[in-house]
Amino acid sequence: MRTLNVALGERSYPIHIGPSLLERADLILPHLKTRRVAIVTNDVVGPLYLARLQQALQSQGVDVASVVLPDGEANKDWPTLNLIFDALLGGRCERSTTLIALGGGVVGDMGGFAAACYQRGMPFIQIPTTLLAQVDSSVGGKTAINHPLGKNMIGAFYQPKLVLADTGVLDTLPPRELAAGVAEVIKYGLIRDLPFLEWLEANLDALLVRDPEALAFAIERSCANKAEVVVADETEQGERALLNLGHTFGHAIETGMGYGQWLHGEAVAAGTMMAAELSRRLGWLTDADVVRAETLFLRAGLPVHGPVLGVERYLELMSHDKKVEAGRLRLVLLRELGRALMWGEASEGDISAAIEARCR
Ligand SMILES: NC(=O)c1ccc[n+]([C@@H]2O[C@H](COP(=O)([O-])OP(=O)(O)OC[C@H]3O[C@@H](n4cnc5c(N)ncnc54)[C@H](O)[C@@H]3O)[C@@H](O)[C@H]2O)c1
Ligand SMILES: O=C(O)C(=O)C[C@@H](O)[C@H](O)[C@H](O)COP(=O)(O)O
Ligand SMILES: [Zn+2]
Repeated sequence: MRTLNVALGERSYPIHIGPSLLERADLILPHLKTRRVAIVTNDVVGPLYLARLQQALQSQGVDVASVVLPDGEANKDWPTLNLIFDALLGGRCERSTTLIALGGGVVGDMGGFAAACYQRGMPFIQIPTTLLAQVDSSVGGKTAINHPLGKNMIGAFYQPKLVLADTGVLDTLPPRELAAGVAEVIKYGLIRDLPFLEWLEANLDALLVRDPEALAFAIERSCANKAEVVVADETEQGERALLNLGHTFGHAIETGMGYGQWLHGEAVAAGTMMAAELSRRLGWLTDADVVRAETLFLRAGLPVHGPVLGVERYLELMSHDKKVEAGRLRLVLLRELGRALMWGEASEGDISAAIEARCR
């Protein structure tokens, strides 16, 4: 097992990464306030893993309630969030009960948001079951639901008490979902970790066939990168926004296509290529740099072009981005491979041209 620490003072928490952690109630117990938990999962992950976690906890005398949500990004919304509150209230959960989110990023984001709101805040634990959730969404405390006008528009910063990433559960993850997680892994290399990007170029095939060592290394390195950024800028006043590479374009794709049509990681891959193309137009990336990024995404089976929504529609959707300040679009771009920056000076013409060049 590998362990990292997210050092946020009294809100610090460990991230444990390794096989067979679902059964490790001993890792969970020290983080419970009382011996009561409410597990939030969905109708895909629940049948696979809920019983294992439930039994491990019950065998240690923990009282376990659970709620099984309908699967999918299209359900990351108010009505589904309310199902969590209904279950918490119906089950007489207390403020001291710990909510455990068992699932991918959708369950983690919604479970975390419910925990932030329920009785104004109950403790919560992330047990991420997708690669994307293990490398990104379970760490850092961004929680949210979507709105028809934009991704993650209603939410809160709310840190978990513990992240338990059982790498064994990735065995059942569909290949398309694994690839979506790889998009966020590549992101860390592009924004701040060139040696990791080089490692990915050498080891991507091992990662895609789920070699346990490659997976554990990629998860640990991704979480280490994310934890460093979160510790430096927990509520995204500055540096944390760099974790948004490709997301302004990507969120426009997800919202514009209808939530769930494009996976988040797929939209991030195509969006990152739009950001790379704009960076090339600004003279920061070379043609060869763009090809390097594109090659990695293509090898992972990820899209490197967005859908044809029309440039005007992209710009309209992007105008809702959370990084917009005083009406000005600010984008995360690449000054070079391994170094991202926030840029608010790109002209609409250049942004439009980059989108156009990367739509198909
Ligand atoms: N909070 C953050 O910092 C952050 C970061 C990145 C992404 N996100 C959010 O995360 C979401 C995407 O997360 P995701 O890619 O995990 O999608 P997801 O949660 O929809 O999971 C993908 C699919 O895999 C299924 N699944 C999960 N674990 C499985 C397993 N072990 N075996 C088989 N199937 C399994 C799910 O039920 C779902 O059908 C988006 O809503 C995105 O906005 C949040
Ligand atoms: O943790 C962050 O900060 C990120 O930006 C991680 C992203 O991968 C993630 O998709 C996040 O939810 C996007 O944030 P948002 O603030 O643009 O919704
Ligand atoms: Zn993301």
